[in-house]
Amino acid sequence: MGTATSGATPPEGRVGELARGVAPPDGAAAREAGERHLRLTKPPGSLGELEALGARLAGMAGRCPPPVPERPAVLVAAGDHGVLSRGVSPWPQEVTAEMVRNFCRGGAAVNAIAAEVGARVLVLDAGVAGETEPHPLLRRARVRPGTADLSRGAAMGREEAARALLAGAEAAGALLREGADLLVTGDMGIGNTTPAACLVAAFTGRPAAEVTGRGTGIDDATLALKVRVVEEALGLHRPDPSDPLGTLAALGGLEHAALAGAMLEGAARRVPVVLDGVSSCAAALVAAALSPPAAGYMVAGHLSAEPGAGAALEALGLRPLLDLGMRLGEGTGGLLAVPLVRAAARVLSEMATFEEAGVSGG
Ligand SMILES: Cc1cc2ncn([C@H]3O[C@H](COP(=O)(O)O)[C@@H](O)[C@H]3O)c2cc1C
Ligand SMILES: O=C(O)c1cccnc1
Repeated sequence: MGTATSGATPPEGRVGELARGVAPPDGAAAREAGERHLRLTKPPGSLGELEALGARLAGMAGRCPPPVPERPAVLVAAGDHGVLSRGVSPWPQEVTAEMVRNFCRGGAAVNAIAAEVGARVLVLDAGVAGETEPHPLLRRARVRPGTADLSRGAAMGREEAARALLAGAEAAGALLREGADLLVTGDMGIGNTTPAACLVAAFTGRPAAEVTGRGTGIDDATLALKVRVVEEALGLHRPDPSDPLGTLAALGGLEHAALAGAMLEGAARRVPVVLDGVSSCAAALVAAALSPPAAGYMVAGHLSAEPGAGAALEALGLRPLLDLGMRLGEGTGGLLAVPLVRAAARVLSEMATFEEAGVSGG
């Protein structure tokens, strides 16, 4: 269980071990939660989506009532993207490293929202092009200084994709060892909504135009170019979704790889993983392709305005908890869903049954 760290096994083999370490959620515990919900002092079904979430949490934990997550953590994986040279984002590459510094100093949106929900922040440099400086909030595991341009060749090598994935799993494993009981995934990487769109198109089979969006807020002409770039990349690589690592290497980003690894690690340890925006959702498709039961541990925190996010969540069979028109990433939308996850678990452990409360009619 947990991170596959057997030294002699090559990275791709360790990814396979990690993926095989994910057991499906416990159906009996989930059913028990569904039955318990009927005995709690409320009309049946009146807590709506919270009831389904509570049952899912029981299945993930393998017990009913499920534990209430007390120590959430957000992992913000960062990487840069060669495809930025095609003009798919108006922001310069330097912003990725600059924002990593901002995360470490506590000045970003993710820091403010993490503080609000009481979450620990850990930043992972999975492949930032610029220099990142050592900091207690930063793990430096740069596999390469940004990807190559995915519209002209593979974004990265297969082994690099595996190593970035394992770096994410190791970062998540460290968080869990240090007490985290709920993981939120976040991303930082200028240009990363382009590889995210490529991954979503590759794994869902949807056309580029349906899953490519405005990212940080591009104009119509740039959006048309971005759709063309995604189409070109799909035409060049002809990705095979039954080869998730190959698809990731051809079209993804180092932060997407790392987040997929973090998701597998969380799932292997039966911990809920709350997804954020389009990059998290794209990484979730990779994780679920590597290990279908891993989707059972994912919670869709919110619906990003970026269209690829909704397409990915639909393919994963996940309904987002929030829809606030957010499109930032960093883990912000996922973090906002943490109180809902806690409430879904707490209801199952703290509400009285009709019998206990002496309320009639249950
Ligand atoms: C200052 C700043 C902070 C951010 N925090 C997250 N993103 C988000 O925007 C980027 C993706 O959008 P695109 O593909 O259009 O470049 C990623 O870095 C993502 O995390 C940011 C973007 C900027 C500019
Ligand atoms: O969905 C997201 O998280 C997102 C959307 C646009 C830009 N950056 C991130």
